[in-house]
Amino acid sequence: MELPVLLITQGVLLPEAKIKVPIRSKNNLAMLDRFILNRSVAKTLILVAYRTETEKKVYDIGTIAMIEQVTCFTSSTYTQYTLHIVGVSRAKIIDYALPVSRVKQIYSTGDVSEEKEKELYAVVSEFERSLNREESMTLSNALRHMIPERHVDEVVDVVASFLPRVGYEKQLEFLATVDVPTRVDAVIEWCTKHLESHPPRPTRAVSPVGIALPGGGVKGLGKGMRRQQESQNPLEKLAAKLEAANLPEDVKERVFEDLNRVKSSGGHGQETSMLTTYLEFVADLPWSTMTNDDVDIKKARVLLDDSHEGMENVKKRVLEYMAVRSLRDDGSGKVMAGPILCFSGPPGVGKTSVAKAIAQSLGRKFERISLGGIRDEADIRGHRRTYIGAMPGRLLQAIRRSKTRNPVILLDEVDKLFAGVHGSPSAALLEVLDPEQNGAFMDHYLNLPFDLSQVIFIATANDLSTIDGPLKDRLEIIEMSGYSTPEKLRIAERHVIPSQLETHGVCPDYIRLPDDGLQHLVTGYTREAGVRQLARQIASLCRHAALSIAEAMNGTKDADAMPDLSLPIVYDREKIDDVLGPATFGDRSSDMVERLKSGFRPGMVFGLAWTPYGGELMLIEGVAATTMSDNGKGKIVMTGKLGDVLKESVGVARSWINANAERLGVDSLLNKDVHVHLPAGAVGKDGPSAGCALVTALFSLVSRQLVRSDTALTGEVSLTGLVLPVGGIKEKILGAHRAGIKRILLPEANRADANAIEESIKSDLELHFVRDLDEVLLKMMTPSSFVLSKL
Ligand SMILES: Nc1ncnc2c1ncn2[C@@H]1O[C@H](COP(=O)(O)OP(=O)(O)OP(=O)(O)O)[C@@H](O)[C@H]1O
Repeated sequence: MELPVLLITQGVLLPEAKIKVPIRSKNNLAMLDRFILNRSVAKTLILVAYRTETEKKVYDIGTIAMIEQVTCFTSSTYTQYTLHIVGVSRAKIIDYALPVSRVKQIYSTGDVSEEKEKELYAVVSEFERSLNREESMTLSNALRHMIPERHVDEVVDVVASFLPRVGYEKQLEFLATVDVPTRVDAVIEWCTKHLESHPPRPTRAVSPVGIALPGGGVKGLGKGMRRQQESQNPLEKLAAKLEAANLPEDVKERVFEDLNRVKSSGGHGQETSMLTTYLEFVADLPWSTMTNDDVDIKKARVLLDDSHEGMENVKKRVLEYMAVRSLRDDGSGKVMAGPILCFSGPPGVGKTSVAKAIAQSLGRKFERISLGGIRDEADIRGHRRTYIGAMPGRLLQAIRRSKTRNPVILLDEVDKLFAGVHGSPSAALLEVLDPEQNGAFMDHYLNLPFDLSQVIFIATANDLSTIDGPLKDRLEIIEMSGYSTPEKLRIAERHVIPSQLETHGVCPDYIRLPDDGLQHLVTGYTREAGVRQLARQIASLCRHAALSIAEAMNGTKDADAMPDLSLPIVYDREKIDDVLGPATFGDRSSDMVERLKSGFRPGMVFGLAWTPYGGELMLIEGVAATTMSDNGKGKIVMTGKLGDVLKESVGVARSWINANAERLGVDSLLNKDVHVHLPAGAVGKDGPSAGCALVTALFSLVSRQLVRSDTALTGEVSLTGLVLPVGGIKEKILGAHRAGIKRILLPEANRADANAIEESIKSDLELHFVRDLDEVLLKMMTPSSFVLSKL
C-alpha cells in the first residue's frame, strides 16, 4: 500500500501505542498540508518512518499509524500543529519516497510458552507499579483488553513503548523484531533493569493490569488473589457507581442498556473501551447533587465590602440580584431562572473576583469556562461519540469538576466567541442560557438530557460591541469601569498588597511600602485600567523581599538574628527603581504628551478613544499636500486602520468645514487634498466619537493655527455642527488623566456621566462641556489664534 510519510528522528511508535508528534520539519509540514489539513482525518493511515541521526538514512522498518486528532496552537508569531497518532502495525518500507512511500504490513510470528507468559505478566505487574500514578493508569488502560485475550505480542509492544530510556537504536531494533518470543525476552530484560532503579509501590495485590481476568485469568495466580480480582471487577465497580449516581429514571434505563452491552462483550475491544470511558463520565456527573443556597444578604454585603474596594454600583446591583433570587426560592431547591449578569469592563477590574464572591456568599461551587477564541460548537456542546477522541463539551466538564448540579459558572469573555466552520458556538451558548431549554441540555457526547436549570451563569466581556445580538439580549450588562490612580492606591493597600504578602509567605512586619513608593509603582510601572500589572509588580517586590529575608536568615529560623538585613525592608522610590529597574512610564505624564508639547503643528489634536482595555489618548494628525494645496480636488486620504464609521466622520467634518469656511474666514477644503492619519496604525479604530476632534484637526489645518496641546476632546458631531453624546466617558477621562492631560472637552449631554467620576480625580481636571462646534473651536484653539474673533 502507499501511505503519506511522517518522518521522525526520535522516539519510536510501536503498534497499539499512542504518541503526539509536533510537526516542525519542512517535509512533515508539506505532508500535513497536502494530506491532512482541511480533510476529515479520522482513521487516516500514515507511515511513520525513522531516520537515524548518525547515519542520516531512513530505517527500512516503519510503523503504520492512524491519525486520531490534529491540534493546532497559534500565537502571534507562529503556528504549531501536533499530530496525535496511534500505532497500527509494523511495516516494511519497500519503496521509500516523499511524500508517499510504498509499504507492506508485517506480522508477528512465533509462540510464547506459558511459563514465559507468566514471567512476563509478573514482571509487567511490578513494572506498572513502579511508574507514577498517571503513567501507570495509562498503561493499565492500554493493556486492559489485551491480557485476557492473551495478545502477548501487543502487550510487549505497549510495555516497550513505556520504556523510552532504552534508547532510540534499541527501540528501532525492537520494532524490527517480528519474532514474539525475542520481543518478550527483551521486554522482560528491560523491565527488570528499570525495576533495579525504580522499585514498585508496595500496595495493591491485583492483576498485572489492574483488572479482573475472565475464564481463569492468568494461570498460576492463587485462588485468593483471583477472588480479590473478582471483588475489584471494574465493571461491577462501574455498575455500583452508576447506581449511586442517582440517575433520573429515563436516563437510567438507557445507561444500563449500555452497561449491559459492555458486560456482554466481556469488557474488551476498542468500542467497549470507549463505551466504558463514556459510562465512567456518566457516573461522574452530579445528576442529583446540589448545594443548598445560603442567602444571607447581610453576610453577602459584608463579604463583598471586605473583598472589593469601591465599585458601589456593582455591589448594589449584585446584592439586588441575590435578594431577588432569595425571594424566588420557595425552599423546594428549585429557583426560577433570573437574569444572566454580564460584567463588562477592561481587564483586571475585578469581574472574575466579584463573580467568585457571589458564589461564595451563596455557598455554591465556582467554575470558570474561558470562551476566548472558541470557534467550534463542539467546544460548548461536545463531540458525538462516533468521533475518535470525542469529548464532552466544556459546560459538562465544568459541571463534573464542580461535583454539583447548581454551581456558579463564569462564562469568561463571551465577547470573544467566533463562528467558525463547525457551527456557531454562540448559538449553542444561547441554548445553554435559555431557561426554556436548559432543563434538558443535550451535550453531543453525553447524548442524554442534563438539567442545567439550577446553574447560575455569569458572563464577562471586555467589548460589548462584539457580542452577538441575540446573546446580548439575554444578558443583563453591568458595566465595570477602570480605576483612577487614587482608587488603585486604595485597592493596592487594602487588598492587593495583603493578598500578595500572604501568597508569597512574607510577614507584613518585614516589608513597608510607603505612600510615595506605591504611587511611584502605580504611575511609573503600570499603565492600565485595572490592577493586573500592579498586582504583578507588587508580587515582584514580595519575591524580592522573600529572597532577601531567606538569604539573610541563611538557615536560622530566627528573623531577629539577621545581621545583614534591617527590617522592615522599605520600598521607597529609590529602592523600587533598584529592584524593578528604571520606571517604564514617566510619572503622571505620558511619553506622548511630553514629546509633543513643543512639537504640536497645525492639524494635530488629541482625541480620546475607548478600547476594551480602557480609555486611551489618541493623536489625530492632518496635513494638506502643500504643493497642490490649492489645485487639488478636495480629496481626503485616511490612514491608521480606520473603520467605516470613523471614515464617515471625516466626511462629516469636511462638509462642516466647507459649509462654514466663509463665515469663519478660513480656506475651504474644496480644492485642497488632505491626508488624515491616526497613528498606532496596528490598532483598529472606529466609532463616531472622534467627530469633534476631526473637525478641530481640519479647522487647524485650514486656519494654519495651533490647537491646544494640553487638551483632549471627544464627541460626535452632526452636519449642522451640534455636539452629540458618546459612550465610555469614564474610561476616556481616566485614560486622559493617566496620560497627564488636565483639560478635557466633553459633550454637554454627557455631563451626568462625567459627574459620576470621583471627586479626587475631578478636582485634578478642568472639564468643559460643549454644545456645538463653535464652542469646541473656541475652547480648542490656542488663545493667540486670530480667527477666534470670528467665532
Ligand atoms: N475593587 C477591587 N477591590 C479589590 N480587589 C480588586 C478590585 N478590583 C480588582 N481587584 C483584584 O484584582 C485582581 C484582578 O481581578 P480579576 O481577575 O477579577 O479581573 P477581571 O476583571 O476578571 O480581569 P479579566 O477580564 O482579565 O479576567 C484580583 O485579584 C481582584 O481581586
